[in-house]
Amino acid sequence: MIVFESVTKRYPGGTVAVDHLDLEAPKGRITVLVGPSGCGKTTSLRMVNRMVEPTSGRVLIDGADTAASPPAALRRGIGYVIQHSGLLPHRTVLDNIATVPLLLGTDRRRARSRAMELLERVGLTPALAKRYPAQLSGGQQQRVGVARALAADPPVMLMDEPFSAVDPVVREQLQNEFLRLQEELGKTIVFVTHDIDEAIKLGDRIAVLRVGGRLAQVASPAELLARPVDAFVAAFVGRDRGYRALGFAAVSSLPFEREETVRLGEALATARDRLNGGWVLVVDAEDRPQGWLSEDGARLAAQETVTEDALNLGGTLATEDGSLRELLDAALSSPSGRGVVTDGEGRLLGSISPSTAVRLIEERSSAPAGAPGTGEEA
Ligand SMILES: Nc1ncnc2c1ncn2[C@@H]1O[C@H](COP(=O)(O)OP(=O)(O)OP(=O)(O)O)[C@@H](O)[C@H]1O
Repeated sequence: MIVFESVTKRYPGGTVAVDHLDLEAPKGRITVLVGPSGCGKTTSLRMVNRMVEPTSGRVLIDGADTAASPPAALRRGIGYVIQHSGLLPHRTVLDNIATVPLLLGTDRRRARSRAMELLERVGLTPALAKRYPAQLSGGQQQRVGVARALAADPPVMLMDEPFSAVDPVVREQLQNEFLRLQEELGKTIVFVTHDIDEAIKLGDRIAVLRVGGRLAQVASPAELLARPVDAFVAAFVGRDRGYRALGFAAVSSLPFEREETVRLGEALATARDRLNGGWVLVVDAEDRPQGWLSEDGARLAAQETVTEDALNLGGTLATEDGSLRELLDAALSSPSGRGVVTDGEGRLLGSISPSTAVRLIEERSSAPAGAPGTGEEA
């Protein structure tokens, strides 16, 4: 666990970047620091590995005052990932990843074979190992940055806007892979972002800071959305927080309805017979939904069987143990007006209408406070 104990940083010139910060970042979890530009996020992060020294107060890691460890020794146990990956331009990807183990005296062969493992672990092909950073895309560079920070297997990771410099699609991929990796690795992570959506998606705990480096609120994502402490946090968390909060409300015992289907490859005549409200759901041989076929699609199709190119791919899928947000989104985005619900393996369970989704939401909001899915989870 990382503990900030009344930590203040006043830069020469008098700017108070961080003001009496008290905060705990629990072991094995992701703690996100979020807030507007200049609220002291980066400064707080850098006080953990002593790139910035506190003016007063203490930062403790597992009970030990960081001020008592020489910075070099301290940083051996702390991975650091920054926005523009910070890779060394004249070293290959593999050597970049192996930098810290080599500095720590690991022999070259072992360091490189471990670097190869990490390369794959962060979702990159081994073929990239011999390239130089400039020969990679922004998203690939960020993955290499993460692999490099993991190379010495540090228990603590500090991440400063690591996914901000890439486009939204790549950012989402990186976030998903990061969450998957963290599930395996269980590092103690402090993650800085100015993006509240990213904070909500990644954080186990979120600390919202205000300009002047004062802590406004620390809470789980669900708690932050449900109960912002003041107008500043409410405004920062955003106007559609009610909708976002649905993302934390799990659905139990979904009242989905049976949905008539047709398989890819079956006769179009069969598809036409099964149209319901002008649409029929098309599944593959394992009953996994592939898309919707419309009345027009069935009439105008070039072939006599149901093929993929005739399908409308609109509509997100909800899973039976997913959230109310997922369910509502599936219902609202479906071209047929019926949201598709699948099991964990992606097989069809049935469909649900927007009005049923709304009824479930209403039932939830009238449930007594403290009911499952409404408050801070374990
Ligand atoms: N080396 C420095 N010398 C003087 N002032 C600094 C220094 N570094 C940061 N500051 C000031 O401290 C305050 C907090 O900066 P910090 O970089 O920690 O904020 P931040 O929340 O990470 O901002 P951003 O989201 O814009 O990166 C700002 O007012 C900044 O101008």
